[in-house]
Amino acid sequence: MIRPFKPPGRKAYASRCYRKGEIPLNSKPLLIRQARQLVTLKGSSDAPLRGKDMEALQIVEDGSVWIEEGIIRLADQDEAVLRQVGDRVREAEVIDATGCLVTPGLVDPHTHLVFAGSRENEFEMRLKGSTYMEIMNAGGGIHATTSATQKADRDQIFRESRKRLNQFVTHGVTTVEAKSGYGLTLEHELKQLEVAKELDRDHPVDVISTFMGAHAVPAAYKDRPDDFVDQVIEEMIPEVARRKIAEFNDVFCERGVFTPEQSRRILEAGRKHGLLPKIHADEIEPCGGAELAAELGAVSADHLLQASEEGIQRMAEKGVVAVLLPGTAFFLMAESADGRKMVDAGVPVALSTDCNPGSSPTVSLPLMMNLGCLKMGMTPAEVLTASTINAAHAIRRGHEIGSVEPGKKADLTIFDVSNYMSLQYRYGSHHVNTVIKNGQVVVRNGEPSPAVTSASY
Ligand SMILES: N=CN[C@@H](CCC(=O)O)C(=O)O
Ligand SMILES: [Zn+2]
Repeated sequence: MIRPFKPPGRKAYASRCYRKGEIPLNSKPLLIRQARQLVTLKGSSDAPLRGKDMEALQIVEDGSVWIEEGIIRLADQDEAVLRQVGDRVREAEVIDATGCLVTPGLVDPHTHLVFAGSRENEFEMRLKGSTYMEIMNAGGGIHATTSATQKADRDQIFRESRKRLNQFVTHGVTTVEAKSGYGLTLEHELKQLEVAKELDRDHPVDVISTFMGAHAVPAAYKDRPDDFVDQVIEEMIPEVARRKIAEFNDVFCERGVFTPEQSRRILEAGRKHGLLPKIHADEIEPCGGAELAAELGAVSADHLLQASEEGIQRMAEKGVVAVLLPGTAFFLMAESADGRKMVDAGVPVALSTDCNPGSSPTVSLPLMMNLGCLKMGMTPAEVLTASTINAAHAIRRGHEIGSVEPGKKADLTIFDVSNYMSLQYRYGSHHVNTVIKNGQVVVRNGEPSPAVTSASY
């Protein structure tokens, strides 16, 4: 039975033991003990790591973490933690991490989480020779998902998207960014963003919202795209900002979609309204997207398969995070972005799934790390940095997540491997054993807990 969508704030948590951000009154401290390797990445909260520093994982052997009220209080060698905790150890729930790898909870800084439907038919078309852009220009691609998402009610979109969020957390992900962009009208863009907000409230995983009204030019505006750009600027951005329903503003800057000039207008308009710029840049063809990101001081430029040398250099100078999406290149059967070159050039690099129904229908950030090594020449240490602290900086959350340090949110992932290199070496397998979000165990023995599986609806 489909239950009606309830707007935020009402009864939504009746079936949950706690609201997001609230700690149950009887909550015990949590002690994770004796990890073979505890990857802390400490000291990286102020700025993303670059160049050689991307390999500085700050590993503690025989590491333990003491958590109270959802916050990391101590992260050190087991002996040192036990000494400081003293008799209080008896109060704690203890998780034995002997032989395991403990990392910061993984962060996915680029997803199109909220949508309805799927596009496996297009996958088959591409396998038979059609290209991604041909399908889109013929009315499929982003347009097909827009039409499915416009037709779907909030409840359906919520349920489909929540399932994906459950899969994300079982893959070790504790925070995701989520873009709109399958609405393409004010009404339907707001619908997507409201569902994202509701998912954030309802689900243990944090969902950080990005407005992406400029994801495609709707068919009705095919011959007058500037009119649509005006609509995004004059109608959508001010209302999205007024409702405080997104933090970032993104645009698909690509030949046949939005030009660099249109993208600049949209991103500058967003900034005037407090929405921080992000950009889908140089994905299919080089078009100066990386240069534009640097010029605007964007928080991140994403994709970058075709970024120019000059663009990479300028991004390094401005500290724009490159969010690389190796799954998209893999799924579109294209050459990956040159992650190695970007790291060596001093660009702070992050990794993401780009989870979406067309170019990357996956939720596996661990697989993206594998591809980061195998297809982009990054090292196991670099891909871990790229999926934790640098990913956190790509969504302006470096101060609260992405490393294991006292004072940060207790978001951690425990992998059933003994060291960080093994996580990449044993590629394509599921190694997540336990996930802790805000100090609560949300995945145990690889299985999601009731807080994850029991939707409030
Ligand atoms: N390139 C633009 N947007 C998405 C794909 C969206 C879709 O195909 O539905 C991306 O980041 O790959
Ligand atoms: Zn995208």
